[in-house]
Amino acid sequence: MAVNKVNEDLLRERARYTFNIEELTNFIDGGEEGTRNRREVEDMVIHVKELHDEVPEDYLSHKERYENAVKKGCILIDLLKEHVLRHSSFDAYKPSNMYRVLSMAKEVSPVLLHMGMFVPTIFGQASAEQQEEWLHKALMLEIIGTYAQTELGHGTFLRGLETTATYDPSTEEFVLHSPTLTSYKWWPGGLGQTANHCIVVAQLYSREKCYGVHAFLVQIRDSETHMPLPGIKVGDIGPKLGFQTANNGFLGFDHFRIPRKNMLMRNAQVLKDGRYVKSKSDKLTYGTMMLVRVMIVSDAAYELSRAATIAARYSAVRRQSMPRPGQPEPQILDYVTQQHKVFIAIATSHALRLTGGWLWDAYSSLTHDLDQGNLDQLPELHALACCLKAISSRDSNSLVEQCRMSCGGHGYMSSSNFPTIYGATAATVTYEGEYTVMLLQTARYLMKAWKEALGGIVLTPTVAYMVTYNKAKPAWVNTPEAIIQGFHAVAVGKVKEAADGIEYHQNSGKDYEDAWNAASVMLVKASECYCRAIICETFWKEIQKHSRSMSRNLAVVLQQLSELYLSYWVLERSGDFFQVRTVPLTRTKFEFVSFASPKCHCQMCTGFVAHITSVVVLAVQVSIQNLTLTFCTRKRNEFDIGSC
Ligand SMILES: CC/C=C\C/C=C\C/C=C\C/C=C\C/C=C\CCCC(=O)SCCNC(=O)CCNC(=O)[C@H](O)C(C)(C)COP(=O)(O)OP(=O)(O)OC[C@H]1O[C@@H](n2cnc3c(N)ncnc32)[C@H](O)[C@@H]1OP(=O)(O)O
Ligand SMILES: Cc1cc2nc3c(=O)[nH]c(=O)nc-3n(C[C@H](O)[C@H](O)[C@H](O)COP(=O)(O)OP(=O)(O)OC[C@H]3O[C@@H](n4cnc5c(N)ncnc54)[C@H](O)[C@@H]3O)c2cc1C
Repeated sequence: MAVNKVNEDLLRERARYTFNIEELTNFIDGGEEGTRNRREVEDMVIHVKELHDEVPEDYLSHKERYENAVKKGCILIDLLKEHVLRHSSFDAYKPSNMYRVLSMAKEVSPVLLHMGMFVPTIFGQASAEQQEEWLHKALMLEIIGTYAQTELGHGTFLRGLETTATYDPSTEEFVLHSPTLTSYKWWPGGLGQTANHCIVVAQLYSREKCYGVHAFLVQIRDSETHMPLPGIKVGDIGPKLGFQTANNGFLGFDHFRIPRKNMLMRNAQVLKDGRYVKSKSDKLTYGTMMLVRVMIVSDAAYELSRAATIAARYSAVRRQSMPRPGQPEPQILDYVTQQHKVFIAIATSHALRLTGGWLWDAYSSLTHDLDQGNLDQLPELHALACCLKAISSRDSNSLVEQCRMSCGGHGYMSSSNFPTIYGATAATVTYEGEYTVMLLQTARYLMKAWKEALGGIVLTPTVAYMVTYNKAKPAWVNTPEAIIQGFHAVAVGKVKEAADGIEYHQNSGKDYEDAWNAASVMLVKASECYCRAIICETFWKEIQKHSRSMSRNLAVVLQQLSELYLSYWVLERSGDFFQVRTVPLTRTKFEFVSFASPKCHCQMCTGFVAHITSVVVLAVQVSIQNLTLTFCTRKRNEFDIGSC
């Protein structure tokens, strides 16, 4: 029987890495314990034969694919539970842990929403008594839930949701009702056939007054027969671009009654007599969305690292064309155009992973503050979660597609796994807050920050440079720190441009809403630039911080990887950089001028092209089959790729 022989090119490339593979493995896993955890789970998974498909899933019927996904989901959840119970330190909700386990099956799990939103909502929005009643059942999958917020008619505009929950004091119940077709819940994962409970987000009415959207825990299917309960209409919404086994469904209520105690009451409450007790902040109802947005940054990085691995490995083994007659066909990785496609994907997977970890730490700190009743950091974290979720998911999805294209026809095969990864990452650009809407949310925060900056008010950390910027004259040398300052200058410039745009439209007679809409393209751009500055700065600082405790060989490669990222994005946004003055920003006189003058002294402009072509690049490969983490380093002129 033919033994799978590893490709010679791959073996040769793998023999050339220049640093300790295990050291980088630990760095990526967040430490030696993270690597041990991951390998232990992978070891468990790789030996479960039921997780390996006999028939490609694309050849299965929708029903067979769903049943296959349920089977795998149950196996993986059991493995996760067993591992969590054995390792109390394994935080299933630390970015990528839970998702990474569930995504070891190729199909999106029909219980992803249970783990990813239903359980976290109980954690975050149920009272202590309610957690006592429901949390263990949910963690042990004795109840299977989803998060039913979006409706046929509204996904973004939460205040426009139509499902009602009207309190009846005579029976101490809420009556859930779908008054219109557009009020039907539409999209929740697992709702089609899997979930028997869900978190329902509905407009709360008591004593004929509406108190806005609140969350309720609702049983929708019989625990024994799994049939929909009376007054419940539920089913599958049908085929989609991807996520075919996420089991997205619809849900309608016909005057469906639930006990008062099923309103999640950690923040706001309705008393037995119908009196409403207000939450410290209405925004706390939105808590689960913030958590998922924070997780998406790390999960987008993880999905991108998978795509980059496939593309890097393929680029090492694929030989094509003959630039020199009579010579062997070169590996396509030797083409600089191929490097330009693949290496930024590798760099971005690291940038987003480190930024996702930084955001997770900020979120964890906020959660602690919220428990102490301190909401001060909530607005900034909301703004950060919005723009980082938007940009990370969009970058990840775009670069997954770029990786696919870099593999030619074979990238178009289902067996390449690119279609599955593309489908998963494409969804993240829309769900949990649509791309544009999220950037506009951040813009809302930036406009307030700009007004405070003009008033000299000290701002929160990620926008502090708006006030201090004009003291720190840009160095304008070709260094990473100067590039980061340049991104700050661009962000401030775009924020000011958008604020001036709103003011211009107001002065021309528009009210604020119309002026906001007229300037909204500039507002989105300002958020993008603010977010890009955060990713660049965080990536660079995280590498500097960790480099001090790692071997020099690894530190060098990671530092150059972060420099590649900075250089790439300056070149991508060179127009914005050309506009930025080399003199200190003055709030009243900030203006964009062109660097059209031939004698531009900015060393950045001339330095970049040289820089980006002389970079050593790191390709990271996580291969579950081999249970190893191997890496590739490549020097431009050596055209050698380390283990990959
Ligand atoms: C590649 C990886 C693949 C998979 C892994 C993915 C994830 C990780 C793992 C598990 C996750 C689980 C499952 C994944 C699969 C599918 C999940 C999908 C689930 C969903 O999509 S659930 C539905 C999500 N829906 C939304 O996100 C709705 C978006 N809309 C909104 O958030 C709001 O409507 C709005 C913010 C856009 C606008 O709100 P509004 O118009 O009502 O109000 P304002 O704009 O006036 O804002 C009011 C005020 O409140 C502040 N605010 C708003 N939102 C928040 C918040 N979340 N937190 C804090 N503060 C908030 C806002 O800033 C305003 O404040 P201000 O002071 O008045 O300015
Ligand atoms: C794969 C997948 C899984 C999902 N899972 C769930 C789930 O489990 N639970 C759940 O509740 N939901 C889920 N959703 C729904 C998802 O949260 C919504 O689709 C998302 O919030 C976007 O809302 P929408 O579809 O109504 O789009 P819309 O908000 O209608 O957006 C359509 C267009 O209008 C634009 N737009 C909207 N509002 C504004 C504005 N104020 N300013 C400028 N432009 C605007 C948007 O930018 C976009 O271009 C899922 C969606 C997908 C795709």
